[in-house]
Amino acid sequence: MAGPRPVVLTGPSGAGKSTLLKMLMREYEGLFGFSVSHTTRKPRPGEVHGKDYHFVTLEDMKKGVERGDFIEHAVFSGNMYGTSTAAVQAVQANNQICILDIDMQGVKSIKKTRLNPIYISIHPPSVQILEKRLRDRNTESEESLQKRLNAAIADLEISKEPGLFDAIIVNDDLEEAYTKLKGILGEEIKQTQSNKNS
Ligand SMILES: Nc1ncnc2c1ncn2[C@@H]1O[C@H](COP(=O)(O)OP(=O)(O)OP(=O)(O)O)[C@@H](O)[C@H]1O
Ligand SMILES: Nc1nc2c(ncn2[C@@H]2O[C@H](COP(=O)(O)O)[C@@H](O)[C@H]2O)c(=O)[nH]1
Repeated sequence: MAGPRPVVLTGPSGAGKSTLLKMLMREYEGLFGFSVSHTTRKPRPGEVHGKDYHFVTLEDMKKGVERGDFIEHAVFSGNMYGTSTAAVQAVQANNQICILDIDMQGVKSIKKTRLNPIYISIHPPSVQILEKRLRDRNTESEESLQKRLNAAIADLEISKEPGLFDAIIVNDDLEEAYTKLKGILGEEIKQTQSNKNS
């Protein structure tokens, strides 16, 4: 796939991936494009079909997987999620930096492809703070929250694997985390800006 190098943002649910990627997309309008994943989970209030996710039935998701529509897919907290080839191509066709917000299973799958993204993991300062952020976000049932915390503990352990990520950012102070993220992506941002202007 041609175009600027994509960026994979991963990390526990509630670590702040969406918050940070929305900041990037706001500051660098038109430079980044979000890879809109498919999911079988129900939309949250305010989420828009086709913008935040393609919200689909389990049956349709499974059909898509069978057709080979997805470059990766995973079950997370009882729902299916997946990145379609079309979602990434739609961003790359605009010469934008494609941002994928995916879980650790997705990272492992993407590593087996030729996508060659920059891998960044966003970590919470602690599991206790993560739990508080997830509870305060008020989007999860108690069951979903516990599944997400269990996945977080396992994924934070896996994150210790040397070389898995290009960078790990601890999202304690949001502005500091954002500054670090921009620093890591600085070269890619500069290159894409100059290509757009030439
Ligand atoms: N540095 C921070 N300090 C305090 N609260 C934060 C910080 N970063 C994000 N938050 C808040 O924590 C909550 C979780 O953030 P966000 O939804 O961005 O996480 P996420 O990693 O995208 O989660 P998910 O994987 O479930 O989509 C949100 O309510 C957000 O406003
Ligand atoms: N492997 C994939 N993981 C994905 C994808 N889209 C989102 N996600 C991850 O799922 C969890 C939960 O997301 P939420 O929106 O229900 O809170 C989170 O870690 C996302 O990063 C995907 O296409 N593939």
